[in-house]
Amino acid sequence: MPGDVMGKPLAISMGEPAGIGPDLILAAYAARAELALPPFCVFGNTEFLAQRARRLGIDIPLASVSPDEASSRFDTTLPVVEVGGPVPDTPGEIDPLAGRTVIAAIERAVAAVRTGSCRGLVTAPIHKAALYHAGFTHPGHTEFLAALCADGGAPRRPVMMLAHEGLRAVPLTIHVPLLEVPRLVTGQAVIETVRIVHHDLKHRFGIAAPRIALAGLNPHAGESGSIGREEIDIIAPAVAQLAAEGIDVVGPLPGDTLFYPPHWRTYDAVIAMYHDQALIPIKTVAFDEAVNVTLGLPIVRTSPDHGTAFDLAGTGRASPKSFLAAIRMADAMTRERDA
Ligand SMILES: NC(=O)C1=CN([C@@H]2O[C@H](COP(=O)(O)OP(=O)(O)OC[C@H]3O[C@@H](n4cnc5c(N)ncnc54)[C@H](O)[C@@H]3O)[C@@H](O)[C@H]2O)C=CC1
Ligand SMILES: NCC(=O)COP(=O)(O)O
Repeated sequence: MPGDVMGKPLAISMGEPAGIGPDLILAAYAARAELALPPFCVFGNTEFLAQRARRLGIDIPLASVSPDEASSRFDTTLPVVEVGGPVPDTPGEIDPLAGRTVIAAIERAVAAVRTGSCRGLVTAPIHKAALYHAGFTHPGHTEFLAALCADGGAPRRPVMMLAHEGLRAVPLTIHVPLLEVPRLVTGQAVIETVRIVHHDLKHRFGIAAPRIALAGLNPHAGESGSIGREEIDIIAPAVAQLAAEGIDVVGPLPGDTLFYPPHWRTYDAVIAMYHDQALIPIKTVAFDEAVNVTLGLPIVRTSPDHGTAFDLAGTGRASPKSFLAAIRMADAMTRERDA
C-alpha cells in the first residue's frame, strides 16, 4: 500500500440498491459537518443515488468524480465514482441487472484503496442471494475481498471481527453450514486466526499486548471430553503452540460463560468457533453500533454489523449508527497504521 494516504478519502461501496446502504450513505453525507466525518467517496451510480435522495427528501448535490478529486469536493458535493450499469430505485425489490454494478463497485473501491487513491474501504451491506443471480461466487464480502487482494493467487485467510468498544468477537469459521464446522475447526485454522488477530490488534488497533481467548466448540468446552473431544485434540494443542510463540492466549473456554460481558471484557478479542457463536452475543449487546471489520487483508475494511434491511429501505427509518461507527473505525484504523 502506498505510503502517505491520510489526505485521501475513504472509499464506500454502494451496496445493495434495494437495501438501506444507499440511505445510510446519504444520511452520513448530510450529517458530515455536524459529525466531523472524514472525506469519503461512494463507488456507485450517481443517478440512482440522486433518485434515492429525492425519495428520502435529502437535498444534497452529487457529482461524478475521480477518487483523486473526492477530498477537495467533499465539503460541498457528495463525490461519486461512477460505476456504470442500470440501477433502479426500487427499495425492497431486487433487480437482477443491478447485481453487476454492486459487484463492480466493490471491485473498483478495492482497487482504489490498493493503489493508494483511497485510504480504506467501508462497505455498505450487500444481499448475498441477490448477487448470486449476478454471478457472485463468494459467501460474503469477507471472502470476496480476500480473493480480490490475492491477485489471482490463493487467497490468504481473511478474519471477520465484530467490534464495539472493548468487545471484539471473531468467528473462526465464517459463512459455512453448521454441519461443516467441526471439519473446519483445525489446528491450522486456530493458529492462523489467532496470529492474524494478534497482529492486527497490535498494528491496526494500537493494542500493545493483546489478550485473546478462544471458546470451545462443544457445550461446556467439551466437559473434559465427555461432550466432544475437539477441545482436547485440536484447540488446546494449538493454544499451547501459540502460547509458546509468546502470544497471550487462553482457552478453550465454555462459549456460554465466556461471552458474559464482564468476563468477555477481560480479553481484547474472543475467538468463537462458528458464525452465530460470535455474532449473536455482540449483536445482542450492540446491534445498533457494532462494526464488522476484516482482519488479515492488506487493506483496511469495515462495514456496519447489520444487513440490507429491505423492510426499511427508502423509508428514512434505518439507524445510521453502525454505519457511522464503521466510517469512524476505518478512519481510526488507517491513522493507526500510518502513525
Ligand atoms: N456486511 C454485509 O454486507 C451484511 C449483509 N447481510 C445480508 O443482509 C441480508 C438481510 O439480512 P438479515 O438477516 O435480514 O439482517 P438485517 O440486518 O438486514 O435485518 C435484521 C433486522 O434488523 C433490522 N435492521 C437492520 N439494520 C437496521 C438499521 N440500520 N436500523 C434499524 N433496524 C435495522 C431490520 O429491519 C430487520 O428487522 C442478507 O442477505 C444478509 O446476508 C447481513 C449482514 C451483513
Ligand atoms: N453476518 C455478517 C455478514 O454476513 C457480513 O459478511 P461480509 O459480507 O462482511 O463478509
